[in-house]
Amino acid sequence: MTRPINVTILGSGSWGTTVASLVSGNTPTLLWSRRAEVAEEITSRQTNSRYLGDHRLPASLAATADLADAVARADVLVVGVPTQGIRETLEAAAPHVRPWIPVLSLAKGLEQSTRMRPTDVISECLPGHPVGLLAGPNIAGEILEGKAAAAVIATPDPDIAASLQPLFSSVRFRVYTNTDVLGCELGGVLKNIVAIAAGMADGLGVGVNTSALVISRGLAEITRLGLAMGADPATFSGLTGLGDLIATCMSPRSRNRRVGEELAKGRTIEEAVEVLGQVAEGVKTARSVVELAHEHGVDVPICEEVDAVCNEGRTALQAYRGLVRLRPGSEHDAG
Ligand SMILES: NC(=O)C1=CN([C@@H]2O[C@H](COP(=O)(O)OP(=O)(O)OC[C@H]3O[C@@H](n4cnc5c(N)ncnc54)[C@H](O)[C@@H]3O)[C@@H](O)[C@H]2O)C=CC1
Ligand SMILES: O=C(CO)COP(=O)(O)O
Repeated sequence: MTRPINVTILGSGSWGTTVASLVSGNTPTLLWSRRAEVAEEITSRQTNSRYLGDHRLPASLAATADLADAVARADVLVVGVPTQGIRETLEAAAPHVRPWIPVLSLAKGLEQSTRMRPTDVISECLPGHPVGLLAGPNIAGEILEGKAAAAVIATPDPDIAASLQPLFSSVRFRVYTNTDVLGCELGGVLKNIVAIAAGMADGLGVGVNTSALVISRGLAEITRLGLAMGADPATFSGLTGLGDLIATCMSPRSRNRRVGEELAKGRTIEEAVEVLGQVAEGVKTARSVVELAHEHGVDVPICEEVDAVCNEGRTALQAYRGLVRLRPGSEHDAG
């Protein structure tokens, strides 16, 4: 008999814990938390009250604060810490990771200091490992409640994605595969910035037509930058592109959208992030995306307005007026 595959998930926030819950229904799963009291609460009381309220986690899910032990047991490693914490976490973990196990990212941001995507940071910290990601329209709270959803595992080697598929799948969580890691990752990164814009717009009381404008022109920006960087255009109409963009722009639970709503109430970006108390990757990623877009000669007016709000003190109303003033050209061109 072959032994089961051990999966370790790093990061016990809302998404890391949710993915760990899903995987624990299929195979032995260990969740690493940097806080010992969180690991203790998950193991002994089956709750993660800071991030998931009183939701009952599966009794089969074990947690630990011992990073070296957590990664040493892993046949598959899942990185669920926010983007800005990936390098620090993996540098500490690297000496204990077993050779050539696959590593999947859950993160949807760019590293601020390098503008690197999470999968590239992982490859730099863990050279030689097959690296991919799990992404899609996956608001953690809905998945915990058992509402149906779908995601994509993207790895360059389709056989690796196919071998990981059953570990993450359940009756209500359908997992597809894709080999376009760049496109799948960029979709998840960029939709967070558009969701801040969508939250600002809705917070200012715009109509559904305006929200649809933000989403569809946001998708045009994501697709333009993705194509310039070498992604497959078909990816952006799929789950990790349009799918995740719709979910994040529309869900009242989206942290990025909520940041936008708070900004529209007149809060500063610091206040909006403080009120949220959880990570909203778009806030720290907007500047990097704008810089990347300029480097590739790509026009990203929505991302530019969000960057100005996050980093230059522009208000939600000023950003809205800035976008309304844009002079439209052909729908398939810039702007
Ligand atoms: N929550 C969601 O619905 C989804 C989130 N994601 C992505 O998953 C990633 C993680 O997000 P969440 O779990 O939602 O965040 P969260 O804000 O709920 O939790 C973040 C967790 O990471 C830990 N952490 C923060 N900095 C750290 C560091 N430097 N080293 C180690 N641990 C650190 C925190 O203690 C906390 O446990 C993000 O990139 C997010 O965009 C992706 C899909 C869905
Ligand atoms: O990535 C997500 C949904 O797919 C979660 O979005 P937020 O980080 O905005 O909550």
